[in-house]
Amino acid sequence: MKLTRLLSLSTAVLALLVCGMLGHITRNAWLRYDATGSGLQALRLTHAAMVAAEKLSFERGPVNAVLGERFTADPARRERLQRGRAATDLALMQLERELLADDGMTRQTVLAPLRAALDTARHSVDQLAAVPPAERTPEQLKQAIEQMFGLVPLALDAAASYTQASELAYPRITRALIKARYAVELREYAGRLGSLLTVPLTTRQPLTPAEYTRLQMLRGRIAQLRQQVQATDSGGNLAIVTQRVDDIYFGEGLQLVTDIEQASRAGRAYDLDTAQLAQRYVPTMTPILALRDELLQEAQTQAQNDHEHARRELWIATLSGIAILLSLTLLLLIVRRRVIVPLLRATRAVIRLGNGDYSRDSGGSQRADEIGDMLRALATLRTNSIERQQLELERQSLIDELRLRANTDYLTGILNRRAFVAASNQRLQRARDCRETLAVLLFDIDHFKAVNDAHGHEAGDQVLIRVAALVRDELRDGEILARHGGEEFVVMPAYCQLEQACALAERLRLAIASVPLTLADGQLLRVTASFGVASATGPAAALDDLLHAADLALYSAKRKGRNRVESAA
Ligand SMILES: Nc1nc2c(ncn2[C@@H]2O[C@H](COP(=O)(O)OP(=O)(O)OP(=O)(O)O)[C@@H](O)[C@H]2O)c(=O)[nH]1
Repeated sequence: MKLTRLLSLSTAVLALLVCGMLGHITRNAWLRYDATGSGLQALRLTHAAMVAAEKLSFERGPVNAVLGERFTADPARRERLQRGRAATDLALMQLERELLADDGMTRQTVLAPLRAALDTARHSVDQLAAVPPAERTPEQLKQAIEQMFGLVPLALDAAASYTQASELAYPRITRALIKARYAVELREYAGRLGSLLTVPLTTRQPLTPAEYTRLQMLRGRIAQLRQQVQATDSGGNLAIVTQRVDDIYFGEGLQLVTDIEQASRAGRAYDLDTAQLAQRYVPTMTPILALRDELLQEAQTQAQNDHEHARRELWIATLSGIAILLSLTLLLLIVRRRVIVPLLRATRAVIRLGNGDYSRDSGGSQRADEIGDMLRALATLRTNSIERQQLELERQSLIDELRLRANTDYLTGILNRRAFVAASNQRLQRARDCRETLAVLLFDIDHFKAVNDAHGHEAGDQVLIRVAALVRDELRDGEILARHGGEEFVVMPAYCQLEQACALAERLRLAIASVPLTLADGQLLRVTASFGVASATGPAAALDDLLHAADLALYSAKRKGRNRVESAA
C-alpha cells in the first residue's frame, strides 16, 4: 500500500475513532445535563403540586370554621375562607403555569378532575354556609367536609405523578422527594385529624365509636409517617427542622388532640370551639411544611449543583473534543508536511538516482532534523553520483580512444593489421560454416623507395595517406581496408568469387594510377600499385593461407612489371 494511501486510511480510521469516542463522551455529558434539567423542571412541578395539596388542606380549616358556626354567620370566618380559597387558586394557577412551561399537556389532564371536584366541593360548602347554622345537620356537614377531604388525594396524585417523573429523570433526588411526599402526607393526615374533631366540637357532642376508631387509625398513620420523615442520616438544617416538627406538632399539636379526646371520653364539655381549635392546631402543622420545603430545597440544591456540574462537564467535553480534533488535524498536517511529503520527495529522488537521472536536487537539506540528515545524505549521494558519472564518461571515452588507437594505423587512419585480423576472423568463420567464397587483395605501391629517396620520407608518408584515403573512398560498405605494413595494404571484400575480387583490384589499381596525388607543398605526384588477389571457399578459408597466396600473386605482379593485378592460381 502506498504511503499516502496508508496515511489517508490511518487518518480516516483515527478520525473516526476519535470522533466516535468524543461523540460518546459528549452525548453522555449532554444526557446528564438534559436529565438534571428535566429533573429540575419536574421538581418545580412537584413543588407546585405539593403546595397546591397543602393549600387545599389549609382551605379545609376555614371551611370547618365556617361550617362550625354556632348561631349566626361570622363575617371574619367567611373572610378567612375567601383568603384560603384565594391561596388555593393561586397555588393551582402556579401549578398550571409550571405545566405550561413543561411539555406536559398530558400532565395537565391530572388537574382537570381536581378542578371539577374543587368546584363541586366549594359549591356544597357555599350551599351549606347559606343555611342557618342551627339547621345544618351532621350528615350535611360530614358530606361537605368529606368532599373537601377528597380534594387533597387528587392533588397528591398529581404531585405523585410529577415526583415520579422527577425520580425517573433524575434518580439522585429520589430520597429527598420521597421524604417530602411523606411530609406532605403527614401534613394531610394531621389536617384530617383536626377536621375529625370539627363535627364533635360543632355539635358539642362526644366522639362516636366510629370517630374514635378513625382517630386511632389517623394517629397510627401519623406515627408511621413520623418515622418515615425522621431519617437518621439527616443533618444540618434538616435535623433542626425535623426537631421542630417533633417539638411543635408531635408535642403541642397532638397534645391538643389528646386533650379533646380525653374530654370526650370523660364526658366533659370542650373548652374550645372549631375556630379556636383551628387557631391553635393549624400553626403546629407549619413546621411539617417547613420540613417539606427543606427536603424539596435539598433536592433542588442537589439537582441544581448537579445540573451546573453537568453543564460544566458538557462544556469541557465539547471544548476538549474540539481541541483534540483540532490538535489531531494539526498533528496530521504537520506529519504530512514535515515527514510524509519529504519522504515521498526523497523516495522519488532515490528512484531518479537509481535510474541515473541526476538532473533535480531533492531540496530541504537545510532542515535541522533527521529528515534533513536524510535529504543531505541524498544530496551528497547525488553529487557523488554526478562525479562518478563524469568519471565513468571520461573513462569510457579514454577506453574508446585507446581502442581506436589500438585498432587504427597511426599514419593513415585506416585499420591496422591487428584490427584487420580481428575483423576478418568473423567473416572467415562464416565462410567456413556456410561454404562461402572469400577473397583477399594485397597491394603495394610501386617503387616506393624511389619516392622516399626523391621527395623525402615525409612526402612518402603523405603518399601513403593519400593512397589510403583514395582507396577507402573507392570501397563500399562491408569491404575491409587495412594497412598491412610499410607501403603494403590489404582489402577483404564481402563474400565474392575470385573474378569479382580481381575486378575490384583492377578498379582500385586504375584509381591509384589515374589520380595524381597532391603533396603538402603543392607538388603533384603520380604513383602506381601492384595487386595480388587470392580466394578460398568453405573449410579452406584460412587467413594466413589466403594472405600467403595473395602475397605470391603480388610478387608475381611485381615481377611482371608492376601496376597490374595478378591472382593466385
Ligand atoms: N616514407 C615512408 N616510407 C616507408 C614506410 N614504410 C616503409 N617505407 C619504405 O618503403 C620502401 C620499400 O622499399 P622496397 O621494399 O625496396 O620496395 P620498392 O621500392 O617499393 O620497390 P617495389 O616494391 O619492388 O616496387 C623502403 O625504402 C622503406 O623505407 C613509411 O611508413 N613511410
